[in-house]
Amino acid sequence: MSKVAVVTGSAGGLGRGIAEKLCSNGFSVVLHDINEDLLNKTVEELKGKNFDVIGVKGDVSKREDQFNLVKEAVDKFGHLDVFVNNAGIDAVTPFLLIKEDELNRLFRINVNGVVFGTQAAAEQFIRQNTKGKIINACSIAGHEAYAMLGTYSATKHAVRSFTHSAAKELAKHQITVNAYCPGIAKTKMWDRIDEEMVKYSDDLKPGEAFEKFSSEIALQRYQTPEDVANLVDFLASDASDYITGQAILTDGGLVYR
Ligand SMILES: NC(=O)C1=CN([C@@H]2O[C@H](COP(=O)(O)OP(=O)(O)OC[C@H]3O[C@@H](n4cnc5c(N)ncnc54)[C@H](O)[C@@H]3O)[C@@H](O)[C@H]2O)C=CC1
Ligand SMILES: CC(=O)C(C)=O
Repeated sequence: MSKVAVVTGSAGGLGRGIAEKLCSNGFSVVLHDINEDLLNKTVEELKGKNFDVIGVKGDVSKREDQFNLVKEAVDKFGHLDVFVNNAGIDAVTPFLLIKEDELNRLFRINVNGVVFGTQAAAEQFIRQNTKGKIINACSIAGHEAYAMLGTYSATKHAVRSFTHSAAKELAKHQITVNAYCPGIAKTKMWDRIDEEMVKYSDDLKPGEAFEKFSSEIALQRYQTPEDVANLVDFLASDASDYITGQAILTDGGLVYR
Protein backbone atom coordinates (compact mmCIF):
# COMPACT_ATOMS: atom_id res chain seq x y z
CA MET A 1 0.00 0.00 0.00
CA SER A 2 1.53 3.33 -1.02
CA LYS A 3 1.85 6.22 1.40
CA VAL A 4 -0.46 9.18 0.93
CA ALA A 5 0.51 12.84 1.21
CA VAL A 6 -1.40 16.09 0.88
CA VAL A 7 0.53 19.19 -0.23
CA THR A 8 -1.30 22.53 0.01
CA GLY A 9 -0.53 25.28 -2.49
CA SER A 10 1.04 22.78 -4.86
CA ALA A 11 -0.16 23.98 -8.26
CA GLY A 12 3.21 25.71 -8.69
CA GLY A 13 6.37 26.88 -6.96
CA LEU A 14 7.88 24.99 -4.04
CA GLY A 15 4.66 23.02 -3.43
CA ARG A 16 4.76 21.52 -6.91
CA GLY A 17 8.41 20.58 -6.40
CA ILE A 18 7.53 18.86 -3.12
CA ALA A 19 4.58 17.01 -4.70
CA GLU A 20 6.74 15.77 -7.58
CA LYS A 21 9.49 14.58 -5.25
CA LEU A 22 7.05 12.65 -3.06
CA CYS A 23 5.42 11.14 -6.17
CA SER A 24 8.78 10.00 -7.52
CA ASN A 25 9.37 8.27 -4.17
CA GLY A 26 6.14 6.29 -4.53
CA PHE A 27 3.66 8.45 -2.64
CA SER A 28 0.12 8.98 -3.85
CA VAL A 29 -0.28 12.74 -3.64
CA VAL A 30 -3.25 15.07 -3.27
CA LEU A 31 -2.37 18.34 -4.93
CA HIS A 32 -4.27 21.33 -3.68
CA ASP A 33 -4.51 25.01 -4.55
CA ILE A 34 -6.82 28.01 -4.63
CA ASN A 35 -5.86 28.54 -8.31
CA GLU A 36 -8.06 25.92 -9.97
CA ASP A 37 -6.82 26.40 -13.57
CA LEU A 38 -3.17 26.00 -12.62
CA LEU A 39 -4.05 23.12 -10.30
CA ASN A 40 -5.83 21.22 -13.10
CA LYS A 41 -2.93 21.83 -15.48
CA THR A 42 -0.36 20.61 -12.93
CA VAL A 43 -2.41 17.52 -12.06
CA GLU A 44 -2.62 16.61 -15.75
CA GLU A 45 1.13 17.10 -16.18
CA LEU A 46 1.92 14.86 -13.20
CA LYS A 47 -0.58 12.21 -14.38
CA GLY A 48 1.31 12.36 -17.70
CA LYS A 49 4.40 11.23 -15.77
CA ASN A 50 2.38 8.27 -14.42
CA PHE A 51 2.20 9.72 -10.92
CA ASP A 52 -0.75 8.77 -8.72
CA VAL A 53 -2.30 12.18 -8.04
CA ILE A 54 -5.60 13.96 -7.65
CA GLY A 55 -6.32 17.68 -7.33
CA VAL A 56 -8.57 19.33 -4.77
CA LYS A 57 -9.38 23.02 -4.98
CA GLY A 58 -9.48 24.86 -1.67
CA ASP A 59 -8.53 27.86 0.40
CA VAL A 60 -6.29 27.05 3.37
CA SER A 61 -7.67 29.98 5.33
CA LYS A 62 -11.10 28.28 5.44
CA ARG A 63 -11.28 25.64 8.16
CA GLU A 64 -14.01 23.68 6.35
CA ASP A 65 -11.87 23.55 3.18
CA GLN A 66 -8.97 22.05 5.11
CA PHE A 67 -11.18 19.36 6.66
CA ASN A 68 -12.75 18.69 3.24
CA LEU A 69 -9.24 18.31 1.78
CA VAL A 70 -8.40 15.54 4.24
CA LYS A 71 -11.78 13.90 3.60
CA GLU A 72 -11.19 13.92 -0.17
CA ALA A 73 -7.72 12.43 0.33
CA VAL A 74 -9.08 9.61 2.49
CA ASP A 75 -12.12 9.01 0.25
CA LYS A 76 -9.77 8.55 -2.72
CA PHE A 77 -6.75 6.79 -1.20
CA GLY A 78 -8.16 5.21 2.00
CA HIS A 79 -5.77 6.79 4.51
CA LEU A 80 -3.35 9.65 5.11
CA ASP A 81 0.33 9.59 6.13
CA VAL A 82 1.73 13.09 5.53
CA PHE A 83 0.21 16.58 5.43
CA VAL A 84 2.36 19.43 4.09
CA ASN A 85 1.10 22.91 5.03
CA ASN A 86 2.93 24.59 2.15
CA ALA A 87 0.58 27.35 0.91
CA GLY A 88 1.59 30.86 1.86
CA ILE A 89 1.52 34.44 0.60
CA ASP A 90 3.84 37.43 0.83
CA ALA A 91 3.58 41.20 1.31
CA VAL A 92 6.25 43.88 1.00
CA THR A 93 5.40 47.04 2.93
CA PRO A 94 7.36 49.66 4.87
CA PHE A 95 6.49 49.21 8.55
CA LEU A 96 4.68 52.55 8.94
CA LEU A 97 2.40 51.71 6.01
CA ILE A 98 1.24 48.26 7.13
CA LYS A 99 -2.57 48.18 7.07
CA GLU A 100 -5.10 46.05 8.91
CA ASP A 101 -6.14 44.33 5.70
CA GLU A 102 -2.56 43.12 5.04
CA LEU A 103 -2.22 41.83 8.61
CA ASN A 104 -5.51 39.96 8.40
CA ARG A 105 -4.87 38.56 4.91
CA LEU A 106 -1.40 37.21 5.66
CA PHE A 107 -2.27 35.84 9.09
CA ARG A 108 -5.46 34.19 7.75
CA ILE A 109 -3.55 32.29 5.05
CA ASN A 110 -0.05 31.75 6.50
CA VAL A 111 -1.04 31.11 10.12
CA ASN A 112 -4.71 30.16 10.38
CA GLY A 113 -4.19 27.91 7.34
CA VAL A 114 -1.40 26.00 9.09
CA VAL A 115 -3.47 25.63 12.27
CA PHE A 116 -6.55 24.34 10.40
CA GLY A 117 -4.46 22.00 8.24
CA THR A 118 -2.72 20.61 11.32
CA GLN A 119 -6.03 20.07 13.10
CA ALA A 120 -7.61 18.33 10.11
CA ALA A 121 -4.60 16.04 9.54
CA ALA A 122 -4.09 15.25 13.23
CA GLU A 123 -7.75 14.29 13.69
CA GLN A 124 -7.40 11.88 10.77
CA PHE A 125 -4.16 10.35 12.11
CA ILE A 126 -5.79 9.85 15.54
CA ARG A 127 -8.89 8.30 13.91
CA GLN A 128 -6.64 5.93 11.92
CA ASN A 129 -4.58 5.14 15.06
CA THR A 130 -1.39 5.49 12.99
CA LYS A 131 1.65 7.71 13.23
CA GLY A 132 1.51 10.77 11.05
CA LYS A 133 3.71 13.58 9.81
CA ILE A 134 2.76 17.24 9.61
CA ILE A 135 5.26 19.45 7.79
CA ASN A 136 4.89 23.22 7.75
CA ALA A 137 6.30 25.88 5.43
CA CYS A 138 8.26 28.29 7.58
CA SER A 139 11.15 30.41 6.18
CA ILE A 140 14.41 32.11 7.01
CA ALA A 141 11.88 34.85 7.89
CA GLY A 142 10.63 32.57 10.69
CA HIS A 143 14.06 32.86 12.32
CA GLU A 144 15.05 36.39 11.30
CA ALA A 145 12.65 39.29 10.69
CA TYR A 146 13.35 41.29 7.52
CA ALA A 147 12.81 44.99 6.75
CA MET A 148 9.81 45.52 4.45
CA LEU A 149 8.71 41.96 5.18
CA GLY A 150 7.36 42.70 8.68
CA THR A 151 3.94 41.09 8.36
CA TYR A 152 5.31 38.12 6.43
CA SER A 153 8.12 37.57 8.94
CA ALA A 154 5.64 37.73 11.84
CA THR A 155 3.47 35.06 10.22
CA LYS A 156 6.46 32.77 9.76
CA HIS A 157 7.54 33.29 13.40
CA ALA A 158 3.98 32.25 14.31
CA VAL A 159 4.30 29.13 12.13
CA ARG A 160 7.49 28.19 14.00
CA SER A 161 5.70 28.69 17.32
CA PHE A 162 2.68 26.58 16.29
CA THR A 163 5.10 23.91 15.05
CA HIS A 164 6.57 23.72 18.56
CA SER A 165 3.26 23.67 20.44
CA ALA A 166 1.56 21.19 18.09
CA ALA A 167 4.61 18.90 18.28
CA LYS A 168 4.46 18.91 22.08
CA GLU A 169 0.73 18.13 22.19
CA LEU A 170 0.55 15.58 19.39
CA ALA A 171 3.64 13.53 20.24
CA LYS A 172 1.60 11.21 22.47
CA HIS A 173 -0.26 10.12 19.31
CA GLN A 174 3.05 9.46 17.47
CA ILE A 175 2.36 12.47 15.27
CA THR A 176 5.45 14.53 14.45
CA VAL A 177 5.24 18.21 13.50
CA ASN A 178 8.22 19.88 11.85
CA ALA A 179 8.86 22.86 9.57
CA TYR A 180 11.11 23.53 6.60
CA CYS A 181 12.65 26.99 6.37
CA PRO A 182 13.72 27.84 2.81
CA GLY A 183 15.91 30.81 1.94
CA ILE A 184 15.72 32.54 -1.44
CA ALA A 185 13.99 30.47 -4.14
CA LYS A 186 13.10 31.92 -7.52
CA THR A 187 9.36 31.23 -7.57
CA LYS A 188 6.41 33.54 -8.32
CA MET A 189 6.64 34.62 -4.69
CA TRP A 190 10.12 36.09 -5.12
CA ASP A 191 9.11 37.65 -8.47
CA ARG A 192 6.43 39.58 -6.53
CA ILE A 193 8.74 40.43 -3.62
CA ASP A 194 11.39 41.74 -6.02
CA GLU A 195 8.87 43.86 -7.91
CA GLU A 196 7.52 45.42 -4.70
CA MET A 197 10.95 46.01 -3.11
CA VAL A 198 12.17 47.72 -6.27
CA LYS A 199 9.11 50.02 -6.17
CA TYR A 200 10.01 51.18 -2.68
CA SER A 201 13.71 51.65 -3.46
CA ASP A 202 15.51 54.63 -4.99
CA ASP A 203 18.40 52.65 -6.47
CA LEU A 204 17.25 49.07 -7.22
CA LYS A 205 16.27 48.00 -10.74
CA PRO A 206 13.98 45.02 -11.50
CA GLY A 207 15.69 41.79 -10.44
CA GLU A 208 18.16 43.55 -8.14
CA ALA A 209 16.32 42.98 -4.85
CA PHE A 210 16.42 39.24 -5.58
CA GLU A 211 20.09 39.49 -6.59
CA LYS A 212 20.91 41.47 -3.44
CA PHE A 213 19.37 38.83 -1.14
CA SER A 214 20.90 35.99 -3.18
CA SER A 215 24.38 37.53 -3.05
CA GLU A 216 24.51 36.80 0.70
CA ILE A 217 24.11 33.02 0.20
CA ALA A 218 27.29 31.20 1.24
CA LEU A 219 26.86 28.43 -1.36
CA GLN A 220 26.58 31.14 -4.03
CA ARG A 221 23.42 30.12 -5.80
CA TYR A 222 19.75 30.70 -5.19
CA GLN A 223 17.50 27.87 -4.09
CA THR A 224 15.56 25.52 -6.36
CA PRO A 225 12.28 23.75 -5.55
CA GLU A 226 14.31 20.48 -5.56
CA ASP A 227 16.50 21.78 -2.71
CA VAL A 228 13.41 22.36 -0.61
CA ALA A 229 11.74 19.12 -1.71
CA ASN A 230 14.80 17.12 -0.59
CA LEU A 231 14.31 18.30 3.01
CA VAL A 232 10.55 17.80 2.95
CA ASP A 233 11.04 14.34 1.47
CA PHE A 234 13.29 13.46 4.42
CA LEU A 235 10.77 14.86 6.92
CA ALA A 236 8.04 12.80 5.22
CA SER A 237 10.08 9.59 5.44
CA ASP A 238 10.51 7.07 8.25
CA ALA A 239 14.11 8.29 8.57
CA SER A 240 12.78 11.36 10.40
CA ASP A 241 10.66 9.43 12.92
CA TYR A 242 12.66 10.63 15.93
CA ILE A 243 12.54 14.32 14.95
CA THR A 244 9.71 16.58 16.07
CA GLY A 245 9.15 20.27 16.82
CA GLN A 246 12.02 21.44 14.61
CA ALA A 247 12.07 24.32 12.12
CA ILE A 248 14.95 23.30 9.88
CA LEU A 249 16.75 25.82 7.68
CA THR A 250 17.53 24.94 4.06
CA ASP A 251 19.02 28.16 2.70
CA GLY A 252 22.50 27.49 1.31
CA GLY A 253 24.07 29.26 4.29
CA LEU A 254 22.23 32.50 4.97
CA VAL A 255 20.79 32.35 8.47
CA TYR A 256 22.77 30.45 11.10
CA ARG A 257 20.86 28.97 14.09
N1 LIG B 1 10.04 31.29 -2.51
C1 LIG B 1 10.81 31.43 -1.46
O1 LIG B 1 11.95 31.91 -1.57
C2 LIG B 1 10.34 31.02 -0.10
C3 LIG B 1 9.08 30.51 0.13
N2 LIG B 1 8.72 30.13 1.41
C4 LIG B 1 7.41 29.58 1.69
O2 LIG B 1 7.18 28.43 0.90
C5 LIG B 1 5.78 28.30 0.58
C6 LIG B 1 5.63 28.22 -0.95
O3 LIG B 1 6.19 29.39 -1.52
P1 LIG B 1 6.33 29.60 -3.10
O4 LIG B 1 6.17 28.34 -3.81
O5 LIG B 1 7.54 30.40 -3.29
O6 LIG B 1 5.05 30.54 -3.36
P2 LIG B 1 4.22 30.74 -4.73
O7 LIG B 1 3.51 32.03 -4.56
O8 LIG B 1 5.13 30.57 -5.89
O9 LIG B 1 3.20 29.53 -4.71
C7 LIG B 1 2.24 29.44 -3.67
C8 LIG B 1 1.05 28.61 -4.13
O10 LIG B 1 0.08 28.67 -3.05
C9 LIG B 1 -1.20 28.94 -3.62
N3 LIG B 1 -2.04 29.62 -2.63
C10 LIG B 1 -1.99 30.93 -2.26
N4 LIG B 1 -2.95 31.19 -1.37
C11 LIG B 1 -3.62 30.04 -1.16
C12 LIG B 1 -4.71 29.69 -0.35
N5 LIG B 1 -5.36 30.59 0.41
N6 LIG B 1 -5.15 28.41 -0.34
C13 LIG B 1 -4.54 27.50 -1.15
N7 LIG B 1 -3.51 27.78 -1.95
C14 LIG B 1 -3.05 29.04 -1.95
C15 LIG B 1 -0.91 29.80 -4.84
O11 LIG B 1 -1.98 29.77 -5.76
C16 LIG B 1 0.37 29.17 -5.37
O12 LIG B 1 0.11 28.13 -6.29
C17 LIG B 1 5.11 29.54 1.19
O13 LIG B 1 4.56 29.20 2.43
C18 LIG B 1 6.26 30.51 1.37
O14 LIG B 1 6.01 31.44 2.39
C19 LIG B 1 9.57 30.24 2.46
C20 LIG B 1 10.82 30.75 2.28
C21 LIG B 1 11.30 31.18 0.99
C1 LIG C 1 10.06 34.57 0.75
C2 LIG C 1 10.84 34.39 1.97
O1 LIG C 1 10.47 33.67 2.86
C3 LIG C 1 12.04 35.09 2.05
C4 LIG C 1 12.34 35.85 3.23
O2 LIG C 1 12.80 35.04 1.17
